[in-house]
Amino acid sequence: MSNHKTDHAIKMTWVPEASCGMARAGHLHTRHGTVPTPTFMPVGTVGTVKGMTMDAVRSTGAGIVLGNTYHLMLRPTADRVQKLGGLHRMMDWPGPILTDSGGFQVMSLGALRKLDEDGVTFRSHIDGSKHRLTPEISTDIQFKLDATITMAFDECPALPATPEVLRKSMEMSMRWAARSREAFVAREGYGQFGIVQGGTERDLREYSIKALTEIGFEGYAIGGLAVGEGQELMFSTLDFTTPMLPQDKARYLMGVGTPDDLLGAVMRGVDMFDCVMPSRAGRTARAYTERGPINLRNARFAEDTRTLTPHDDTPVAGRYSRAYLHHLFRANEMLGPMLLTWHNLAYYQRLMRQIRAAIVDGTLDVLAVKLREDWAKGDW
Ligand SMILES: CCNc1nc2cc3[nH]c(NC)nc3cc2c(=O)[nH]1
Repeated sequence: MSNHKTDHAIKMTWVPEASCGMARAGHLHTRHGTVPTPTFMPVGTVGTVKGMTMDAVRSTGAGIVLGNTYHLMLRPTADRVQKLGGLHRMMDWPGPILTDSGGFQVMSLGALRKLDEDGVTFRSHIDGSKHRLTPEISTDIQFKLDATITMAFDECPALPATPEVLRKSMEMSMRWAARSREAFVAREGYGQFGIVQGGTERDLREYSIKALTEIGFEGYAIGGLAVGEGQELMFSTLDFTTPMLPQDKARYLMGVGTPDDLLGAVMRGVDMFDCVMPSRAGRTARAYTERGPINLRNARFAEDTRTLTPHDDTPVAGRYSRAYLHHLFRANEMLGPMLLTWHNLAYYQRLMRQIRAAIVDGTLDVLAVKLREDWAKGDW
């Protein structure tokens, strides 16, 4: 069923540029700018990418950032963000912002909650106050935040789960997707993404995609993964899911992942990613490098004068030694997490640029072998 409110608006579009096997390179055109895909979205949970100014985020090459509805509705509240001119103005980020719809965080934060057909009731982890999320409330909150991309309100079932549990949850999420679409206010260059559910079951994923494409969204997220199923099962699910998705719309794999996850998922037709890993790792002394992750608190770095990467395309990469970062973390200095978050996000963006360039010149398979070899080598 098409939704009259979305027919006339000039929608957000994803335009393909090149492909290499199942991998695609393209551009996502939005009200707040155009983003090359594949793209990695830094997570800006409560209106900030922790430890980073938005200029620093921009300097890494990030094009689009993610905000969390659950956190922002609790503090500073959607009404206040709206009064402050929306997320873009409040956090001084003119580029596109994708906001999630809150359900996943309510479930994953384990907040005391009651789930029913209409939505979810939960208590705030901040002050215990009672709150409600439904497809309509979530969509309205994301409107007040002025999200460039609004996510449908869904339920992400924990894995492992029986096919019966997965089917019931997916069918409810499809009903919620229709209600989310009905509540969405179409504006030029804004978009809403449906979320495919169905766990690792091919027939359920097929049913979910059919339901969502009948409703019609500007993009499609693959939900229900990266919830403990492991990389092999995630990849095998992608192998049969992405080919069933519309070719001319962006695909967003939620909550993924390690550099190796990103490479494998791009090669299976995914265009967009978000993950807390690079920023959370930056706060816990874990550095992502071309030779795999290293823990900078380790004593072996105490006098290691090398930088973290041979690239010198960020103020961090070419300037600070491992020894200095080791010292900052041992001293619990705030500059440690700041510099390492900057480094990790820059590493993820550099990796996505490398992958994208290889798709454009048809050499992604060669790059994949090289990356995996280097990651396996370990620190040089
Ligand atoms: C937009 C909110 N809905 C929604 N978020 C998600 C976030 C995830 N994050 C991870 N691993 C870190 N898996 C996810 C699945 C979903 C999912 O199925 N749905």
